[in-house]
Amino acid sequence: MVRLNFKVSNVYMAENLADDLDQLLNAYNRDKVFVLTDDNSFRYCYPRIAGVKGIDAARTIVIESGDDHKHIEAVAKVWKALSNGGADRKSVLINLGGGMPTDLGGFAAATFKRGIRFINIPTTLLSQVDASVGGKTGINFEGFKNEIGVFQQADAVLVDTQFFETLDSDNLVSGFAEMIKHTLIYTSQGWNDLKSFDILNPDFVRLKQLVAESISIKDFFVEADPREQGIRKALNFGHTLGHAIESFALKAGSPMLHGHAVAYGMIGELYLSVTKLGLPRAEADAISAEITRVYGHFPVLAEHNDVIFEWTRHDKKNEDDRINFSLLKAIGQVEVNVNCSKADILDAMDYYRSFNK
Ligand SMILES: NC(=O)c1ccc[n+]([C@@H]2O[C@H](COP(=O)([O-])OP(=O)(O)OC[C@H]3O[C@@H](n4cnc5c(N)ncnc54)[C@H](O)[C@@H]3O)[C@@H](O)[C@H]2O)c1
Ligand SMILES: O=C(O)C(=O)C[C@@H](O)[C@H](O)[C@H](O)COP(=O)(O)O
Ligand SMILES: [Zn+2]
Repeated sequence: MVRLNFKVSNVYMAENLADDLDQLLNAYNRDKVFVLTDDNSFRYCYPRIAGVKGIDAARTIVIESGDDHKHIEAVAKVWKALSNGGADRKSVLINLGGGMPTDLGGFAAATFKRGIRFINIPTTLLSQVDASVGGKTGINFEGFKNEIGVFQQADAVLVDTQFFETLDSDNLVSGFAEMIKHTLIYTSQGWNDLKSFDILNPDFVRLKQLVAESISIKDFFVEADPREQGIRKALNFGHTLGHAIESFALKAGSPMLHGHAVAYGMIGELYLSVTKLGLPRAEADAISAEITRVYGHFPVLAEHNDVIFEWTRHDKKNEDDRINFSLLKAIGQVEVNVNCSKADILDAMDYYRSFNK
């Protein structure tokens, strides 16, 4: 395995998953190893690590898949399994799956006996480039995304793009949205490269390189500000409206993948970048058209404006009842804590709707 040269996140690109995991676990002063999966990662991904010394089927914890199961009851199931299995401070939890199990498992590990170590083995594109790295752990609560959680870095993150062999196209496309976000906040050249990559018909060799580059961008912001006091908020570009649309869709009974919600949120926030920070309108239009080509359009009617606005009022970046966005001054130049009024936000939703073609 190859260790990426980061200070805060301990990320390895796998060369032979089972051998690499064996090597990682051997280096630990540890006792029991527990593995958390969801239904799908148990079926498709667990067999690839089942034979590793120290991995024992009896200590595998399987939760239901999907973001609607990223809740406190599932955390309680993990805590119970750790407790019944005799986990102690020398135990290690391996979170094997997408961002749902890595967020939830990280939170369960960080809180069990005030914290045991955990290793993330991310199995979706989204979790490899984003969710498994950087230490944000947590669960949804009362419909609000990641409302409960703690910052706790994984002890190690082991990335293997071979997991994409069983991942469906929708989930690849979802993860690609966070890669788009990373390039837009960091580098105009990166955006030029990424927009010519066809995620609907991917070249997996090239994708592996892009994954490593995208993780590096995430790490750049995490390292600068691990607990999101300032510049890390850049990683939330697209998320104020994105999380509002995601929560709205879930409540309306049409749950959507997180990356799709972020893609739609980026369209609205590109518009706010134009009106608040002077991003050229032609650039916002071109990026929004490209996003719409890949992600289609999820309808949010004008009559739902107030509901969307209400969700944005719960965003974690808000302060003193002001709604703060992370927006673009230019492609590759991000500004955080940009305050937007209700009228600004409703205009952004009108712009979002104008892409419903
Ligand atoms: N902590 C962070 O910094 C951060 C960053 C971005 C997103 N997130 C969170 O991550 C979650 C989204 O992550 P996600 O998109 O990975 O979703 P996910 O974990 O729900 O996985 C998506 C689907 O793919 C399945 N799956 C996973 N790996 C597979 C594989 N290799 N083959 C076949 N199926 C597989 C899962 O079972 C699930 O059905 C959201 O909860 C989001 O809020 C967190
Ligand atoms: O790592 C970060 O910081 C991010 O904001 C990454 C986001 O892609 C991710 O969706 C994160 O979970 C959002 O966090 P939240 O604090 O807005 O809940
Ligand atoms: Zn996200």
